[in-house]
Amino acid sequence: MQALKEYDGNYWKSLFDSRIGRTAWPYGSGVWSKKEWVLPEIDSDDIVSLFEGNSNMFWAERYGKHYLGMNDLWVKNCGISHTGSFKDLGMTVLVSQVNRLCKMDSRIVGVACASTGDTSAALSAYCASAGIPSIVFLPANKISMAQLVQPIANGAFVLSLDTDFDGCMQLVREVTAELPIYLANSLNSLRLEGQKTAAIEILQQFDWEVPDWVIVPGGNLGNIYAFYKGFHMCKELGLVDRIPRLVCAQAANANPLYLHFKNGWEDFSPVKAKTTFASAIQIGDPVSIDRAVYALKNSNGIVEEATEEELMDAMAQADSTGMFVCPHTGVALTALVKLRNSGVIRPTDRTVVVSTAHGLKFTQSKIDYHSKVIPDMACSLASPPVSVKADFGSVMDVLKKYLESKNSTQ
Ligand SMILES: Cc1ncc(COP(=O)(O)O)c(C=O)c1O
Ligand SMILES: N[C@@H](CCOP(=O)(O)O)C(=O)O
Repeated sequence: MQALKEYDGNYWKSLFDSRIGRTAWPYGSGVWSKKEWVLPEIDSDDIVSLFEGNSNMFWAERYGKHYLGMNDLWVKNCGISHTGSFKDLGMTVLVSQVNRLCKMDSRIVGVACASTGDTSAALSAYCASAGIPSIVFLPANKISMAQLVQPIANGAFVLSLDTDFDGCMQLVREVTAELPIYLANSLNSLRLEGQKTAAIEILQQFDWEVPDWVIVPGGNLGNIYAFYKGFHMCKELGLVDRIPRLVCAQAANANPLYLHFKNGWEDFSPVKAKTTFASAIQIGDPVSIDRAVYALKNSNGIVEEATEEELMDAMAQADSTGMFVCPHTGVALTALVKLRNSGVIRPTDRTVVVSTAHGLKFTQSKIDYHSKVIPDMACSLASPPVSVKADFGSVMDVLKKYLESKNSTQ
């Protein structure tokens, strides 16, 4: 920070702004366009980048107005990325550093992570791109098919383990302590250095105006800290004069941070995470708990939770206004709905919901919802396809009925 402070806020803003939309290596990446703040000493030739970052900020106009009476609601689409989640932002930094170490003749024989699906997808893609072996520890039958096929296709060594994510995390920590395998989970701060650029990008996309709220779904809890760090650096280095209030949103079935918050931050206890449609945050013993608490305390932050029905309905509502979000974004949207209903978030507050993965990775949850096959869930926004005989009369009949029902609800 001392070295960065030699330049003022306006210098950094102009430098970062001048790199948007450029192809000059490696600055076309949203992460590496902030190289001086991320990993300044790395040689650009050692960087392994898939042009991550620079994800769009979607003005959720219809969703905001229709469901929440809000006009200044935004969704930061971090899932529109090479491997379909925000994990690319951190993985480019970690794998670049490993690449550099390998060239320096380090003893590293591979890179490993435990994963609920997205970290493993990012790790295997970046490693495959650099020719570095990757090993992924996955909880058997607890991640989506789309996520599972990513490391398989990218040639990672895939271990499917009869445990949950927390069990995989424990094992990978033990194994990497014994073997010269580099640990790629977010307890490695290189990951957070990349992930924090999403916060800087949000400010940049608002022409360096600070939003009132940023809502982030949390599991292993590296990302909520990364957002805090990005915002905090911008304030410390004079790019902005305040930081947004942060909200961390958890699934009620995997809510150790929420319970800790409700308990006045007294005595943290891990939980046994139960099955949730937001499977990438099915985590009971988050490795970055201390960092997350620090981030929330220093941003006047809040923790909220979402039941399965709430998160699935929120996802369906968002989709019905043109988005195609993942269930984790449904968790974050539920937090927004609750905080709006209780008046904590006001109708005019500029609010950003962080969408962490692409909805296409979680299509089975949408299929189950729209087929109304989820036990004990009304699936009230289900919109299943209508089977109809392929003749003119039958098609006209169903269409007339559909148009009449539309008229009566308008
Ligand atoms: C799609 C998605 N959303 C949210 C999260 C939560 O991020 P973090 O583990 O950094 O809290 C994860 C991973 O845990 C994820 O894969
Ligand atoms: N959701 C994550 C869980 C582990 O994440 P990490 O960021 O702590 O490495 C995943 O996709 O695996």
